[in-house]
This record gives sequence, C-alpha cells and structure tokens, in this order.
Amino acid sequence: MTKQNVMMPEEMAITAATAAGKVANSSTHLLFPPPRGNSGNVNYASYKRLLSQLELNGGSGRLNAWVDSMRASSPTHIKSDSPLASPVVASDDEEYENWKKQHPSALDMFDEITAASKGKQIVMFLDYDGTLSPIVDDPDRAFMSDNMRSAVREVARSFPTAIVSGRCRDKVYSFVQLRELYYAGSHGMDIKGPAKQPKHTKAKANALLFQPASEFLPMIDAVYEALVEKTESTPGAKVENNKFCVSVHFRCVDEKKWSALAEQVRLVLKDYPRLRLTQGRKVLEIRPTIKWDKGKALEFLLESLGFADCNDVFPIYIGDDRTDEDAFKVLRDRGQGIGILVSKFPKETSASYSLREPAEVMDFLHRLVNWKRLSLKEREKVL
Ligand SMILES: O=P(O)(O)OC[C@H]1O[C@H](O[C@H]2O[C@H](CO)[C@@H](O)[C@H](O)[C@H]2O)[C@H](O)[C@@H](O)[C@@H]1O
Repeated sequence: MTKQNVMMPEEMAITAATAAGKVANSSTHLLFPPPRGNSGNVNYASYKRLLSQLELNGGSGRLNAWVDSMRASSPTHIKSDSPLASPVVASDDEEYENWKKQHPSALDMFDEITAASKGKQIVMFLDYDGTLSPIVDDPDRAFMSDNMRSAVREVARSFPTAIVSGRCRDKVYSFVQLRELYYAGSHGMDIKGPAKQPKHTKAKANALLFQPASEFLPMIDAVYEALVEKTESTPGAKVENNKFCVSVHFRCVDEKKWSALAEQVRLVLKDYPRLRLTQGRKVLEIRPTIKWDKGKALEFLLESLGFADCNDVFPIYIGDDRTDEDAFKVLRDRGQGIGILVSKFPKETSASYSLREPAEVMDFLHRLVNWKRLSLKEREKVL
C-alpha cells in the first residue's frame, strides 16, 4: 500500500472530529502533542491541521479530540494500534536517525555547543520529570538518583541553574533537595531564588519570589477538589494539586476508561472558563489562562539574574515535554543559547539538539562541568 492511496490517519481523525459536530463553547484549550509518525514532517503537518480544524470548530467534537490526544501522548502507544499511527512502514531506528539529522545529539555535538558558548555565561535550565528523573507510574515516587543530584549540584557550582517544572515548587524541591538552585514550579508560575545568590550572576542578592497567578489560588483549590470528587470512580486516575495548576494523570487508567475520564474533566472545567487545559505525558494539565509559561519563566529568570538584553549569556534549556516547547521557542526566537529535547522518539520541537533519556542528560551535565574546570585551568595557565 503506498502513501498516496491511503487517507492519512490524522485526516481520518479530522473527518471524525468534524463529523462529530457536537457544540462546545468553553474557552478551554487543548494543546496536542503531535503523534510520532513514520513519514517525518507529513504526520506533524497533518496533525497541526487537525488541531486548527478543531479550534476553528470552536472545539467541535472536542471529547473525541481529547481522547485522541490522550492516545497521542504516548509514542509507544501510537506505534502499536492507534488509529493515529501511520500506515507507512519505516523502522523506528531509521525514523529516529532521520529526525536526529535535524536535532543532533547534544553529546555528539558537545564541542560545537561549548564553542558557541565561548565568552558567554552559561545559565542552565532543567525540567524535572522525564529529564532529571525517569518517568514512573506513581508521580509521588518520581525520585531522582543520588548520582543525578550530584551532577546537578556540580552544575550549579559552575553555572547559575534553575529547575523549571510543572510540579508544585515545594514538591519538586522535595525531590531535588538542592538549596543553591532557582526553582520555577507550576509551569513557571511560582519562582523562587536560592537564599544565597550564586557568585556567577550579575544579580543583586535579594530573596526572589514571583507568583504571577496568585489570584487563581482559590480557584485552583476548588477545581482540584471538584476533580478529585468527579474522577474517584475512575480506577487509576490521580489528581495532583500543583498549587497554581492541577494535573489529572491517566497513565494507570485502562484505555477503555479514557473517554469517561475526559468527560469527567470536561464537566468540571465547563464551570471554569478562566482555566485552560494542556497536555503532557499521560497527564491532563489544568492551568490559568494567563499568558505565562515556562518560556516566560526563562526570560524572567534571565532578567532576575542580570542578563536582560545581554549578548554575553548562553542559556541551555533541557526538557522532555510539550510545556518545555515554550522555553525552546523563546531561545530560538532570541537566537540565544540552545534547547535540548529529551526524547527516544521523533517529535516536532523547537529544540535544536536532543538527548535520549535522563542518563544521557547526566552525561551531558558531567561533561559540561569537566569542560568548565578544564577551561578555568587553561585560563589560569595563560595568566
Ligand atoms: O514539567 P515537568 O517537571 O516535566 O512536570 C510535568 C508533569 O510531571 C509529572 O508527571 C509526569 O511524570 C510522572 C512521574 O514520572 C508520570 O507518572 C506522569 O505520567 C508524567 O506526566 C507530574 O506528576 C505532573 O504534575 C507534571 O505536570
């Protein structure tokens, strides 16, 4: 079967969603993780068309779309039996290698990356789940290894370093346990600086705390309670209060129940037009409609560190999720620093480089610290 004579699965999904034609008029938005496809850009482009079609329809067929999107949030799922899977056969390795031509490994390109940072201050931004810790079924047990903690500690001694996470800031701090870092929790809506300002910043020492969505706290608590109550009949569903946002996990929910779970979430959200829905890895994320995201948090932190409008800064952002794309895009638009996507599968991304998994992130961090030590020694020799 050739590609020309089959309807792309995404086009079928568009047709299905359009045909569903049920009216929906809430301002809730859904960001789709594009599915992994076997035919490179074609799949991504078609998937974007699905997204715009749904938005044009004002969310028509939205529930179907939610469930399709929930399916699409697992690349391995798409690989097997999803209607979103591409009928064009190509080996996984081949597809990944092709994708890597556009997003080469940050380990393979290490020398080029450090050369580009020459004469500039590196600032590190690290996502948590899926970047510093492996993805696990129970979000409360997403521990980071001691080795990873040491690597992050060393990085923070060499460069200003921030953790940028969808999690509640206290929770991510309880996993990372390093006082010397900046933490941006709740997708950047809760930013706190270290008690002691690191020496390599231009910022004045003062305690930094920034919470642009604080007026939403009572609303988030209320929606959290409502979601817990509404979803308790769905085995495996877990609602997590991330302070300025809420996560509804479906990693442990039987796929046959995804549709029912999406409906439960939709029923709760229809009463909250000031909240929007985005999607991460097997998780629905509910957050305020304010224009604030991980990209804005990155810009805010650079400014707080004294690097606003500076050409001599080189931010490196490492993340694995759709929400990290906002930060990758900021770096791309500024033409500054680099974004590194952690993924074992090809994904549409604004990141320039890739790493496969947290173990490779740790290697990259070690290499960066060693490179910094060597370059300091070299400089001492010259002096
Ligand atoms: O921005 P992040 O730090 O990547 O946070 C995004 C979400 O991460 C967590 O969920 C993800 O990791 C869990 C543990 O491995 C996994 O069970 C879940 O399926 C993943 O989506 C966190 O629990 C969420 O609240 C964050 O929104």
